[in-house]
Amino acid sequence: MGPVHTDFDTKVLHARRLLREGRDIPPSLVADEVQRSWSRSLGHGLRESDQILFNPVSAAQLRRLDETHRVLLTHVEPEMQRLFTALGNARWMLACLEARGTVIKTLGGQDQELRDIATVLHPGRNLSENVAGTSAPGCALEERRPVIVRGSEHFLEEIHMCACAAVPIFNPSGDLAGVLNASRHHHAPSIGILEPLALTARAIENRMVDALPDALHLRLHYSAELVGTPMCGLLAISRDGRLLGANPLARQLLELDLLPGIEQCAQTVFQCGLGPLLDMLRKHGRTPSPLHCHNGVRLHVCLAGDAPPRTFTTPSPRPAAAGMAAGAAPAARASTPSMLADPKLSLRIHQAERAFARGIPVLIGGETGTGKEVLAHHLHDGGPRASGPFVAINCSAIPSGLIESELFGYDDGAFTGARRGGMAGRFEQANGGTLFLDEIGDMPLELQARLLRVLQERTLTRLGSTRSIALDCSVICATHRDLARRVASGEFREDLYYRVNGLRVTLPALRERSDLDALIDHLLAREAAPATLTLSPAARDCLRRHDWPGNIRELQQVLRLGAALAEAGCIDLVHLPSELTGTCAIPQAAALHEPARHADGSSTLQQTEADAVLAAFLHHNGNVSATARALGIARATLYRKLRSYGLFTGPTDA
Ligand SMILES: Nc1ncnc2c1ncn2[C@@H]1O[C@H](COP(=O)(O)OP(=O)(O)OP(=O)(O)O)[C@@H](O)[C@H]1O
Repeated sequence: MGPVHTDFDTKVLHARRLLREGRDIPPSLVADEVQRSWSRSLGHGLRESDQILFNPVSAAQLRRLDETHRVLLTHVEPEMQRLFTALGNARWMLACLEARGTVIKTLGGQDQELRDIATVLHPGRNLSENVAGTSAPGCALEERRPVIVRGSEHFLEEIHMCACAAVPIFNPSGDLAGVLNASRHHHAPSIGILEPLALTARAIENRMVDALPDALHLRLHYSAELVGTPMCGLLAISRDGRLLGANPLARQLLELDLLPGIEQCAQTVFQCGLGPLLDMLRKHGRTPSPLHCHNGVRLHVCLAGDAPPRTFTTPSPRPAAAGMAAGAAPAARASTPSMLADPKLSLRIHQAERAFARGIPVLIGGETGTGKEVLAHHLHDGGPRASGPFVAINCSAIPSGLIESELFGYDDGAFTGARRGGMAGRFEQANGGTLFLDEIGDMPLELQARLLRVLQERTLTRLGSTRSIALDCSVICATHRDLARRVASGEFREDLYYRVNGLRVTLPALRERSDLDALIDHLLAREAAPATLTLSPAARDCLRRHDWPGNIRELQQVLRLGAALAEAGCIDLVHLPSELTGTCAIPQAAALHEPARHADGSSTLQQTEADAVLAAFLHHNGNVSATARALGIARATLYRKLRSYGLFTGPTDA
């Protein structure tokens, strides 16, 4: 690094001194995100003098990286190339890193002036914070937002010559797909790259959504003029009205994170329901039309491509008009194989299907994340009103003062702050389909009487209105509470309890299910699609042993993480969260090495070493640098050992 002569360098070096002395760093010295990243780097056991620029990556490792990230690269390469060309001779080196921090694509590394930068951004090198400390790509992956890191802001002295800007890339499910990074020498004038970099990341995200097959592609924005520009929201909807993917702007505009799960129904997102949405799209095609969304916001929406084919779910015919009534034969049932592999559960679900088809109310019980909403949707899909909307409302997630208007709707001027023109409540939105009342046990007592009346009379009156509206919808309720006990304690009306509890299905906790393996495979295939992924025997064993307090939702998150971190198409123990491996890796690792023990049970030297290495590795939460330091061996040696124990399949990062 050259001599320190700028105000910036003086401030950063002062801040580093304070960091070394364990003192507070005033925010005027370095940006908050850099300070947080420094703290994380220290937490990973890194030292400023650590070196990462050795240990070249083999051609085989590079090939494997290319294969594993082929799909992402198809979207990244053309946009990176476009940016590179646009930057002309501005001398930036561009790199794309996958979600775990490994460089998978670079451009500009042949430039003689950027030779040392190219060594840092070498394909195959891991620049995640736990390996390389503070760097723009590592920090952007952690913070999930654009970051600039210059000169001595980098934690490792070895990379102080770089000035880097990085922007995260999100996949259509809203998860991190990777990060796009631009680097040059720290002494070069100003950075001015963030905006083109962000635009390129957006273009990559948009490509990923547009590439989702067999989907209806929508464009949306507050402003009709911006619909169809690169600045608008993109949404892909499946034939049965589920959201297949969205770009970050659509997620933000539609506040998708407020909705439960990632498989929200299009009719939960748009107040009108899927049928009217398809009607509108067929009528207006690529001309933006206003639509109200679940959060009350009005967006302009249009088609990105051709009109939705007739094979997409058709507009909801009202059962009466379609000559269908409650009790008619169920429609073709959507297959949910993962739900039916447990024989006891499967029997109960078949009973629920038959009861629901005959208009008997089904009450679903079970801990959070056991799939109550998935089962409700499954019943709807096979029920008499399958062609109508499925509308879900979580009674515990809405402030008690708002539940009444949410459920029953209101008329123009019903109360201060009411939307002009009034609003249809969830009951009305579900007319012709199914209303799913989640966490019914949390419904305030005073509203229970009103709900009971609506269920019995099958009519409702909006708040502030005298007009009664006929209702024809199925209702499914769910709760994680013991409703009978709530009845006994006077917190739940007995008459309502009998009205909603025609047949009760209690979904077992994941730790009690006999079909855990089938469920793992099902979810893994879903997470990996369109690629395929396997689980190493050690990782599968670890998943079997875990207690799963969060049930299927937790399992799904763990597999999603595993899928993001997996190397060479296989999720191994090191790709699972330390909360899981911490409880099961040692017995599993010991099992892996069982043959190395003597017949009398005493350990061989090799086994003792393996146990010590694994114990240190787990103690340091899987942090390779810290483990290697604690053991007094090189990181490359540690990787070699971990690989020989079957605990690491990826390329060496350092
Ligand atoms: N049988 C299943 N097959 C595949 N995925 C499932 C299944 N059941 C649940 N899931 C997944 O698990 C997550 C939680 O499911 P769901 O929202 O239905 O649970 P829940 O019991 O309603 O949770 P909560 O009580 O917190 O509302 C969802 O992301 C869903 O996709």
